[in-house]
Amino acid sequence: MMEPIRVVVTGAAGQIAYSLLYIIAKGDVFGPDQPLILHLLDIPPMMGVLEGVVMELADCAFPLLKEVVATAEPDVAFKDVSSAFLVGAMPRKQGMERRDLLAANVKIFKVQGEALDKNAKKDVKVLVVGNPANTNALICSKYAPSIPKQNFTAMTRLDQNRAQAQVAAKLGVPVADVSNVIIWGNHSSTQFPDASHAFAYVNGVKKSIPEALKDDMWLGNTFVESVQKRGAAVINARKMSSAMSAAKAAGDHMRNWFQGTEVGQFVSMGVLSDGSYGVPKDIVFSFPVEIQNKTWKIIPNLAISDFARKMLDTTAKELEEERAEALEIIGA
Ligand SMILES: NC(=O)C1=CN([C@@H]2O[C@H](COP(=O)(O)OP(=O)(O)OC[C@H]3O[C@@H](n4cnc5c(N)ncnc54)[C@H](O)[C@@H]3O)[C@@H](O)[C@H]2O)C=CC1
Ligand SMILES: O=C([O-])CC(=O)C(=O)O
Repeated sequence: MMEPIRVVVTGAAGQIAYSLLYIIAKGDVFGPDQPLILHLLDIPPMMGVLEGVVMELADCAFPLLKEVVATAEPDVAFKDVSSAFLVGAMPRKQGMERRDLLAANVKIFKVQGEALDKNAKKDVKVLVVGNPANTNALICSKYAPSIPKQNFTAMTRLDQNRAQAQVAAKLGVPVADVSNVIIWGNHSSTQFPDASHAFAYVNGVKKSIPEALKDDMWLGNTFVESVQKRGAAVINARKMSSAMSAAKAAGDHMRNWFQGTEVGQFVSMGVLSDGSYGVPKDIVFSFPVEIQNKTWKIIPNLAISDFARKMLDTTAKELEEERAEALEIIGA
């Protein structure tokens, strides 16, 4: 039997966590043989609700779940964790951009960065889900200097999954037959969903997406805009932001990080820019990556069209502006 690993989920009494905890505890993220100790963090007024979540986790009788620690203390929540899902933050409401959440949320990620630095394993893998996710991840890593910068990532996997689903629907093929759609940049309405390097199996034949679709107008306009605005469309319909799909995406992101990607498969993750593709350094920017031995690597040498260049520059500029705002808010 493998030794249990400690996994923390913040915002554990909230709506994303309600779906995510099930996915993790069932073994879909860390594998069917990996026992787990779940650490659940929320704020003091939510401890009653969290108690109910703890009861339900017990009632699920998950064989892999060895222990649950529910707390409002970051030092307890982050103690010895190998994986951290930072979900706890205010969600946006109808009519807001995710960036409007900076003032409310960025301070949370400073405190949690400090708590990770002090308590977590030094190889902890951190996924920031709380919005604005890219800039929150940047701030979190700044306050955890003893943990390598590569261990902090932001979630754009939901955008990737949305984009993959939309391309599959347009082509009329199963979603699993579409691969390597890329999300570049910010998890915001400036992100660039890019299917120019993606491919699909159509009637058993592997084809590039532009070749299979033969509709560059759709790929450069409707597709880009509908992925950029999908989160807002869900909020308009549900009056609450995406939760089930966000939880699924968080599980996908961490599963690939721990268990690797398939040969030739790209996944998109917000990571600290190293200047690849002419993107400024010191912002958390979503790139296509491949993962082996729990280490991600940006896919190099993809062709960037003039259109793509403009889209990358626009989303990078927004991230630089968010960084300046965030640093001002936390007084750094
Ligand atoms: N990156 C992405 O693709 C997505 C990001 N999100 C973001 O995820 C975040 C969470 O969304 P939901 O679960 O729907 O919100 P929610 O409001 O249902 O739950 C958030 C939970 O976080 C808790 N919380 C607040 N401050 C905290 C702190 N300092 N420490 C620990 N817990 C804290 C709240 O008490 C609440 O229980 C939001 O910021 C939302 O915008 C949502 C969907 C997709
Ligand atoms: O749109 C929102 O505010 C929630 C979110 O990040 C998403 O659904 O992608």
